[in-house]
Amino acid sequence: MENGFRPTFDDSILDGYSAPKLFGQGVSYTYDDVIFLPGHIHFGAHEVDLSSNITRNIRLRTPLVSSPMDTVTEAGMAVAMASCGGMGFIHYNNSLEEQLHQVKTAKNHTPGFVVHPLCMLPTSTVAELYDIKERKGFTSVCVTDTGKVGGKLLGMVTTRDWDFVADLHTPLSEVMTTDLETAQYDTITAEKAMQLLKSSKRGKLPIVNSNGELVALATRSLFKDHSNMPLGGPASVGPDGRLLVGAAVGTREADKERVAALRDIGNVDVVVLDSSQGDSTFQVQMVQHIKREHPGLDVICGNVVTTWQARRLIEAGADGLRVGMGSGSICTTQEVCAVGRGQATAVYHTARLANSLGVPIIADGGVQNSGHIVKALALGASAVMCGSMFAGTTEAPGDYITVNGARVKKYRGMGSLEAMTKGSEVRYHSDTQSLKIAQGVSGTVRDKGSVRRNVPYLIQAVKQGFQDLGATSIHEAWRRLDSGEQRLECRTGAAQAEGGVHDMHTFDKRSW
Ligand SMILES: NC(=O)C1=CN([C@@H]2O[C@H](COP(=O)(O)OP(=O)(O)OC[C@H]3O[C@@H](n4cnc5c(N)ncnc54)[C@H](O)[C@@H]3O)[C@@H](O)[C@H]2O)C=CC1
Ligand SMILES: O=c1[nH]c(=O)c2[nH+]cn([C@@H]3O[C@H](COP(=O)(O)O)[C@@H](O)[C@H]3O)c2[nH]1
Ligand SMILES: [K+]
Repeated sequence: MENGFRPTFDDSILDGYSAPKLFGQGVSYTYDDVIFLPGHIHFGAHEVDLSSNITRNIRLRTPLVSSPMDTVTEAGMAVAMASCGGMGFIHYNNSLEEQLHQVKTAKNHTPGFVVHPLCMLPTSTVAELYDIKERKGFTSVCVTDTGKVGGKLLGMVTTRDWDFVADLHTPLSEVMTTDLETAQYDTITAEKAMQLLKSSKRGKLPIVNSNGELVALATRSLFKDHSNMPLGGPASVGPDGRLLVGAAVGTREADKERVAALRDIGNVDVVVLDSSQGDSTFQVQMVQHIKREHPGLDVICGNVVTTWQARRLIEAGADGLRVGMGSGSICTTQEVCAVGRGQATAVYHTARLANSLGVPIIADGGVQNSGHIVKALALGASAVMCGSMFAGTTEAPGDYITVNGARVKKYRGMGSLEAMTKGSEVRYHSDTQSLKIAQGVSGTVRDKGSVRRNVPYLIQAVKQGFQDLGATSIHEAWRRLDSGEQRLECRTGAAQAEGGVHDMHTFDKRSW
């Protein structure tokens, strides 16, 4: 060549390593160990398309999903994630009835309305309102004859009804407002509800069915909140026109009944077989059972970190795989059991096999920032599953508490003693296993605000990462990786320190 440039990929003259070379050295790397060398930018970050399939049949605009953990995903989170174009997986550290209720609440949700309207009985007291205000920050409740959504609407209680009531034993029936403006469920839309709230100058609009039973609630403050959120795109919606919702299940006999109920009654869109080590006879038999009994239902298997595990589950019928063992922020599996894999290496190897067989993988656990999401996707993942990233948000289950002056919510591993004691005990304290060993910890994470605000910013940051890589889409990033065009290096500890903030006396690290 005249100019000395050889258009071949020769490791001796090019910067960095190709992915097969970097990941073929017998070293377990995780996201922070690896750095991508930049590519050529020929497009704007806004042109990056991150849409991808998380199973053979389910495609998301936003490749982010929330973990099936009892401090991360119940109906509120599933609705918020789907509203942002991602998806949530309802945990199963609960009874079938409770999980089904969460799935139904999310599936039946009308975007724009309150996910869980707070209801009380007419016999509940003002003292109980003080308790709710303290724990949840709410000052208004709907009063129904059952104390639940679905009961006959009797009245509403807002601050102005009870803030001067001195006797805390006063029942709500004595203070509630009964002269209510309501809307009919079959004719109302979120837009119409907002107009009604504007014109009536009221704060709340209960939505009832023809029997006068409470179905939903629209509030002025929620519409105001949503209009302040960054603009995203369309929500994740299934063929039924409802939000996409996933759920976790186990691999025991009783889980067959759970799957049937979640699918037939809850209309769940996808199930994930939730295990730290998915390469088991239990999981193979379960996925085969589900594919046989519920052929239209996609099944995500896992967790896996090797190609052999992935192969077995794909052959058994998996429509998607969840990848990661011990990488989670609350995980102690690698310490306790000595098995697992660095997450970048696990994603790269499993994705190479699974993608070649048309089965998407979800990189699960260990994500601390948008850069980790870029790395996971560019190394072969079709989506990223996060626990800690979404724990502590407004939509995560549980109440905020103050610890050492910080506003926090609980976050715990599903294999922590605390979570096992609550519900997953049957999985551990089984007939064959009498001593409980924790594979996770429980603790708290800071208040992170709303998922609806964080996800659009996270996605914008990921798009900027893809722009720097020179990849306009996830598939383009994979093509670059496979062809050797994408160069990578392993970072030393000093290089990692250099890549973070250093030499500052004080600084304020706000990402957006
Ligand atoms: N991704 C990760 O690194 C990890 C995740 N976790 C999370 O913790 C939770 C529990 O995970 P695991 O302990 O792996 O749950 P698991 O339900 O897969 O296993 C619990 C125990 O039950 C046994 N078991 C499962 N199906 C059975 C059947 N049909 N008959 C007899 N025994 C059966 C398993 O062999 C194991 O001993 C999950 O939510 C998981 O996601 C826990 C550890 C690591
Ligand atoms: O070793 C573990 N012990 C546990 O108790 C546990 N609970 C959850 N998980 C896994 O961690 C993922 C969430 O990880 P992040 O908080 O890092 O997003 C989740 O999505 C799970 O894969 C556990 N792993
Ligand atoms: K860990």
